[in-house]
Amino acid sequence: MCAARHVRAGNPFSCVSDVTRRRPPALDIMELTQQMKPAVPLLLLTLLTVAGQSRAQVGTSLLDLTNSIGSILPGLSRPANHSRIFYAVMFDAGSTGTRIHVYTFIQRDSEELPVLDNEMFHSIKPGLSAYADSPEMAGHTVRMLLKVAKRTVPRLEWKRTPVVLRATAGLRLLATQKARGILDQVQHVFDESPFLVPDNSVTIMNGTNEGILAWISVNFLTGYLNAQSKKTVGILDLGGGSTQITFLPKLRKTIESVPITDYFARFDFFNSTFELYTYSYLGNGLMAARLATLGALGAEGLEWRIFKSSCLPKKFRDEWSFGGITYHVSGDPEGYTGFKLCYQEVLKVVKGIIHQPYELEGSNVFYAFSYYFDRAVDAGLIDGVQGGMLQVRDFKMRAKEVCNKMTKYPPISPFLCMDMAYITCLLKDGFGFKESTVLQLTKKVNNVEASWALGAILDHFHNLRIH
Ligand SMILES: Nc1ccn([C@@H]2O[C@H](COP(=O)(O)OP(=O)(O)O)[C@@H](O)[C@H]2O)c(=O)n1
Repeated sequence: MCAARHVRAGNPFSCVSDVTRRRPPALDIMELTQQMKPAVPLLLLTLLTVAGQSRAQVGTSLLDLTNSIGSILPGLSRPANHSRIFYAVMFDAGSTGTRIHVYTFIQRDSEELPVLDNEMFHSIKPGLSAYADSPEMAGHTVRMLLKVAKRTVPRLEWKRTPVVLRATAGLRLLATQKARGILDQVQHVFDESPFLVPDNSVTIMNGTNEGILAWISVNFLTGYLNAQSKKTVGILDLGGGSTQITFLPKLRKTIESVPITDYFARFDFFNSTFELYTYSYLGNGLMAARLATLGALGAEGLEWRIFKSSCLPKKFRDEWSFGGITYHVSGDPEGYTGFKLCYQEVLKVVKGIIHQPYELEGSNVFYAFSYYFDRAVDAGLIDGVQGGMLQVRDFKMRAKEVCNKMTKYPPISPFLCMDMAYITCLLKDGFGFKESTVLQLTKKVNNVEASWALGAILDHFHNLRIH
């Protein structure tokens, strides 16, 4: 029987009522979360500038963007105060959930610059990859979320409002045919919707773009992409299936010391070209790492098997699902548990896989979000609304505490020891952060989700030519 406590603990994966493989999970309306952002106008296009640009250059860039938006959205609405409002809808089809971001932009009259007025955000679990064998359910998920767009965007604007969906690790990890089936269903739902459906509106995004676009979102929202700022921040994104690291290197040696050129990406951003260190590790997201730690990766056809780990409480035994597959998992009743043993297990998922950039320390500040944030909240390290600063050693200390006192934690979250140990290992032995490195744990910046979605909409309106 599905344990409600797991749902309350924010862990939908440990809660499945039967063992049927690839049974399409029911769409749980209660999982639909809504976050209406207060209309605190955010400087949007005023921030769309880069370090070193003059104000004159900035003006030109902004006009460029305004023109390109105007060409996509002809005849924007014009309220009484002569402001023009326009909307854009971005779907994030992640491995653990599907989210809709409805952005409202304001283009003030003549000289004034457009601003991002607010973001409407909803999410539904599970992710679309759970519907590999019932793609019509993927279409249904998107149809449900589109209702949010219909409620947010005035009817008269629907046909001018672009809808775009980008899928990440969940669909990347699926067989091509299955992923295609899901994308086709989504495309069908878009096509029959009243919104503007641009070319390539439904695609799987590559990992490089995921990292770059998240970097753009966070640096844009924090104001670091404005003309005065000489500084940028790095991003650490821990998804369910993949994890991304992206930052602007300052030392030539960082560029020279990578094994292959895939670790760098260039893009144009309003008259400047940025070259970032970026990499997406498919299979190193938190849920995929759980699978690998349990030895359950590629366990197709082994549904009868019980996957054990010393990272789980000894007496724990349950079913756990990821990507539409349900696994039997348990602690090791005869064996030992504890931080040291668990760390050895998670180290295997990281060792020899994650590249350590030459330059990580120094002036690079990193914003860490998604599961870094969620699990830090679950572990009581930060406040779920405020977020906060943590040292890498804070993850390690809490991992030790959780793993060595498992009887205290299992009712709340049986995977907390494994997750905290993995996050510690990924940061320390993976990327090579020092224990004293301070990370900024963030869910939202200026009330907008810290995610690649905003960067992706900017890319949609103004091709950043990421390569
Ligand atoms: N807008 C978003 C998107 C994802 N997330 C978090 O990101 C984590 C998983 O990301 P994901 O399902 O997109 O995973 P990937 O497909 O990127 O690997 C979960 O902890 C989500 O709650 C978030 O907090 N806000």
